[in-house]
Amino acid sequence: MYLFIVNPVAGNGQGRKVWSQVEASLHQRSIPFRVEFTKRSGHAKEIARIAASQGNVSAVVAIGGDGTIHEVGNGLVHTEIPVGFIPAGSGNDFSLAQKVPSHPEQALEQILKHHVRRVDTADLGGRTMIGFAGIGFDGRVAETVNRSPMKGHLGRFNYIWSALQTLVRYQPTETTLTIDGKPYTYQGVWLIAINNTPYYGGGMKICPQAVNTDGLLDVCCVSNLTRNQFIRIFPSVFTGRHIHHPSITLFRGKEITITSPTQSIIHVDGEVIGKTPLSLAVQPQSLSVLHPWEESS
Ligand SMILES: Nc1ncnc2c1ncn2[C@@H]1O[C@H](COP(=O)(O)OP(=O)(O)OP(=O)(O)O)[C@@H](O)[C@H]1O
Repeated sequence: MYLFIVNPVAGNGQGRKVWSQVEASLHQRSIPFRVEFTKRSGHAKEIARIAASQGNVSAVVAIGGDGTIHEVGNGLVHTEIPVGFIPAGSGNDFSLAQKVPSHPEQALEQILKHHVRRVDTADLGGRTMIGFAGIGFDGRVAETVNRSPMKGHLGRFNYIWSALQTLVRYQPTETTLTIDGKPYTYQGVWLIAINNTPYYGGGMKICPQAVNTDGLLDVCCVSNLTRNQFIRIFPSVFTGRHIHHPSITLFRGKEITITSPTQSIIHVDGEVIGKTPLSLAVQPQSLSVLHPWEESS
């Protein structure tokens, strides 16, 4: 039996609307299901964890945005219960990377024809990163996005709007990345992104070559740019062409530590979790996800 975990407030109420379409479709097809609505932050993780321990669900489907996926993924990591996604948030970057259709009924269709694939996550010391993390400018943007009263109304444009607001004030800082034991120090670091999947920030292709089945984390470090240069290269992140700029350095590794003399804000899967220092270690093939059947066959 499928368990649907619905975040009714994701996408400023979009979660509830998407669920009513999915529910009608499930009834129409006579598919048995259970549904639980999240009541507070952290609740999706609790529901998923209990479902995994009881063993009476075959798959969990998260209806919400990246924050809901983060929580459900944290509840199911290191279990065999697969998770599927029906996007209803404002960013939906993980769904974008998994090529989940944005239309609820098409997304459901894909879930019903799924096969299961194990994907990598990363451990941050008790918390699990499912898709992506960001430090510095990105952390500040995530904070601005999550506080914005316009979040649910502007959708992806809210990330761009928040990025522009942050750009005016943000001060780049010295940062050291240690990748599998090797340290690299950069002056004037704007941001460091650590990704399992290419996208974050509502469709920005920050680590275009990231794959969540290779046992490695992709890292993109943006440093040594004036504010004007940063503004000029910013649009190229939507196509992934920013990686050719000399101020962009890419890394790949299994264990990553980030430190900075001035503390920088960190977000994980779009949720602000604190400030540097940060240590992550890849957890290869630690989460089962529902994938479209067509892709693998
Ligand atoms: N009933 C609830 N009331 C308030 N907050 C909730 C409730 N249920 C879940 N949440 C919280 O809502 C937050 C936002 O959820 P989510 O990230 O899925 O949507 P979004 O922010 O609209 O989408 P995205 O992250 O893709 O931009 C999460 O941090 C989650 O913990």
